[in-house]
Amino acid sequence: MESDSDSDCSHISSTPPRNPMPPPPPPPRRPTLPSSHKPKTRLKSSSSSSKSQRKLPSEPAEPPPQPSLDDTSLNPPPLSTLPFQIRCSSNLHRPNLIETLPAGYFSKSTFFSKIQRSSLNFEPSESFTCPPVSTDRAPPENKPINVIKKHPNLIGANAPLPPAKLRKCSGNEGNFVKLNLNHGRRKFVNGKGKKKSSYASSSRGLYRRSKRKWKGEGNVEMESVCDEEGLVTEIGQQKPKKGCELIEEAVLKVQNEASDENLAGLLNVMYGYDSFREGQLEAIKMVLDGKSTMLVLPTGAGKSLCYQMPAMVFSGVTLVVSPLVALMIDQLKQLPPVIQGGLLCSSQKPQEVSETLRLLQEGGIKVLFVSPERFLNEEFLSILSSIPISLLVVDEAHCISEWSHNFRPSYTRLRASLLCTRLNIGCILAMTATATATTLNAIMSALEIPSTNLIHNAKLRDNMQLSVSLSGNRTKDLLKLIKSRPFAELQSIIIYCKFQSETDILSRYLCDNNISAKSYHSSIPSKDRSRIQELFCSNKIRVVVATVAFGMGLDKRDVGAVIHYSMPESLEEYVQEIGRAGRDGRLSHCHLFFDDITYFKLRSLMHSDGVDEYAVNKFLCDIFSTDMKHQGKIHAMIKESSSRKFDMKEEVMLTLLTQLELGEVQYIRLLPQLNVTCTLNFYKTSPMLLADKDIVVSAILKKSENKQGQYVFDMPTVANSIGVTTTELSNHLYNLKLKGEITYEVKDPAYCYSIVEVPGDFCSLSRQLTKWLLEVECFKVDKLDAMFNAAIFAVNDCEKMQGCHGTQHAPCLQRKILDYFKDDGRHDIPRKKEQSSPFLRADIKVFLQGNSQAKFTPRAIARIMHGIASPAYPSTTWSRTHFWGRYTQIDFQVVMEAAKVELMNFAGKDAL
Ligand SMILES: Nc1ncnc2c1ncn2[C@@H]1O[C@H](COP(=O)(O)OP(=O)(O)OP(=O)(O)O)[C@@H](O)[C@H]1O
Repeated sequence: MESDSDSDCSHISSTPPRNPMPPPPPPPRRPTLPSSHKPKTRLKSSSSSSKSQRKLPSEPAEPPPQPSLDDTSLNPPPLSTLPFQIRCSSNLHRPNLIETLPAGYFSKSTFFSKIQRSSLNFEPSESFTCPPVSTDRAPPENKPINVIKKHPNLIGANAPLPPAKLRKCSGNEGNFVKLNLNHGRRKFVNGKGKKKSSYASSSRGLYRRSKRKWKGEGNVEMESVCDEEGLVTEIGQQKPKKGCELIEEAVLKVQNEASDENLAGLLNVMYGYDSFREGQLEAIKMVLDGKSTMLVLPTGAGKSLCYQMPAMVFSGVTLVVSPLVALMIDQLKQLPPVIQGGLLCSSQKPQEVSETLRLLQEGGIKVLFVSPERFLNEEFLSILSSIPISLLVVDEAHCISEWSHNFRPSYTRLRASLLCTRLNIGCILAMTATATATTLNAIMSALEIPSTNLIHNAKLRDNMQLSVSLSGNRTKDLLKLIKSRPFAELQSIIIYCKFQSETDILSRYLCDNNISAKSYHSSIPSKDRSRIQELFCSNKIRVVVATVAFGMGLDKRDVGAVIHYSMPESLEEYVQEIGRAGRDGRLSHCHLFFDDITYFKLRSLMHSDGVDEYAVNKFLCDIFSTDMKHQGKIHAMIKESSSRKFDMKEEVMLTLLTQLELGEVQYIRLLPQLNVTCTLNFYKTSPMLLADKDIVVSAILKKSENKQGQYVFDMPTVANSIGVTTTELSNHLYNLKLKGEITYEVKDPAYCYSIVEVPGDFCSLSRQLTKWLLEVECFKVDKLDAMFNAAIFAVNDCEKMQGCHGTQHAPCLQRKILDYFKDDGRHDIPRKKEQSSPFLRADIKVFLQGNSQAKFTPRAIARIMHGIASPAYPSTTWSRTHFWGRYTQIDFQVVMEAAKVELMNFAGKDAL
């Protein structure tokens, strides 16, 4: 079996045998906001605000590798080489850090007008125009855009006219209105859509004035014009008002009273939208009232706005935790220009990090995006604890739960206990698009969100036509599908595959058939990936053939179709991926191909994270092998070699380490990940002289090996010898490098930790951990089965009573999805796998005889029989055996049992 599937970061977690069925959320607790953080808002009961506290979710998926040290990222472009800088300019005014602002504060301090996102020099990728809703998606030249149909959950249904000040005026001048808040660095485009230049001429002639209507005070329709100075002239009034002044006023009104009317006013001046979408107003009001909130809205429903608006109103900082650097960059780019954003991630240089932290402390950042791994960093935590944080947003909150399809061990760090006590955060907004009831419970329990504070709209958009077919030849069927109506007429299509190799083969095949296509997966260099995404967004490529790595944060509104060439691993992933179609509200088409062979392959892969008790035991012995006097010191576990040694994926090791830290007993404290082996050269000053003045250099000389003039040392060893943290050591080395004293290189990424307590009983701890890991493994298999069952039901059992016809199964699939989110598909009958095979044991026996030189465990043999590579048994070596993947149709546990028996027989024979 191919082993190049892109990780979806969904690996086993270890949050303890904590609670396989997490407890219900605690009783409602009104979070206490420190008075200095809480906005003075009075909530006015609204007639329109929905009080519904529904109960189900739907959500997004996500990708890839971990190139950076403390952030799992989709190999984002190195920040220093990004086409824009993701920090605010340093000459920003200190934003409103105090609760009560003097009247006219904004005007006096010209906070808004002085906002210079000059260093945020990028072209907004987002289009600010929302086309009207149409049920058809014909080529634009053929069809006028008509509003034909509206539905409650229609993304873009309430598509507004672009607002005067903040939105695109039209066509080519698109960006200027947005950028004219970013005084100083405008990028303008000429008539052909090409950039004219930065700081292009300020000649008025270049910019068309945009006209729009909006409701002014007293609901009087007013007309405005905006020009390149960002002025909004209210016709009939004497003095023109700047857009930022309008926003100031709107913010002050909301601070004074968070009524529906005032919030709608702010929405209008900030975004140009006429109305809130379902769930938005309710969420914003809850947050403004200081209530921690769980928000479940479909993909593309506008969740970001639910923290952006409060961020404008709150006096303190809004912290947004996001799982991927690529996603953070995207969200930062999409912040309205009046909000100063910042980002902290591990691919930044130390000076970029300290500059961002400095700005944060000075109040120059209003919304800060961080990765969950940041919370490992003591320096960061202590800085955070000294600044007022009004709101913590947990984006993709399902990553907290090991029962979700996309668990991230580092998200388990985001627990109310840490956030409230250590960082004094009173209000949390958790957001996701897909979460089952179990996952929701886990999130709300971890973040202590009362069950009454759940806003839940799991309904799928009904502008998506869902079709499904069982395919005997997916490649042929795919081409046929793409060449037939309606797909033949669609401009933008995403095709999802499971394996990287599939995306390459398929995109070439489509190109050979005159369909412009590119493949996209996490092994493609990040620069090329960005380019492909750009080309797709600008309609220069019609089809992207991608793994799960494509799409998170993609806000291309006019994707006409999403085709699943490979079945997704869960209904969550399916919902997430089809959610990328039709974000403009127009009819879109989502087709799912499925077949038994792919299903069996995927089912095998669900076991690739599994571990045995003995391996967990070995792992624990290694962690705590250091003697007690090393408690409190920094220890490192090099990822690659340890992964091979324990035959455990790196993510699984991290899961176990996180569990050892955050489980019932804290055995270790995780520290930021690090490249631990350093090779250093001295340049300016001689090493001995430098060592006299520099304690770090002196320690390096003592603890390093001299290899042909180069000093090679272990970072934790040096840090321990002088009692500094590895971050401090890294920063010191970086400074010496800047001064021209040294050059150095680091390698061997490692997990770092210090020991808090050595477990008394290794055996029972490893038993407990293994049992829990096994439960998570089974849960993943169940998720895949639920996906397959839904597809099978549509094709075989749907009675086509409620609108299903031909391959079109939107009604029945929607029902299946909603049921699944309600109860995790527990009523689904698991797919029966063939029980055993008469040849299985005989084949295992032959395999063992043929590989008598190697050591195996039952799991290792079962993996080979299922064609699953593992760190100690890579596919490069083991896929050569003709037993590789031969038994994918036999249940994994059955193969493991057979392997156990044969291994015992084999060992017995050896012993004789
Ligand atoms: N009230 C509104 N009226 C019209 N458009 C809106 C409204 N709220 C948000 N939008 C637009 O909807 C689009 C999607 O918003 P956003 O990216 O916040 O969605 P999301 O829920 O975070 O999606 P995902 O789950 O895929 O990340 C954006 O282009 C945004 O400007």
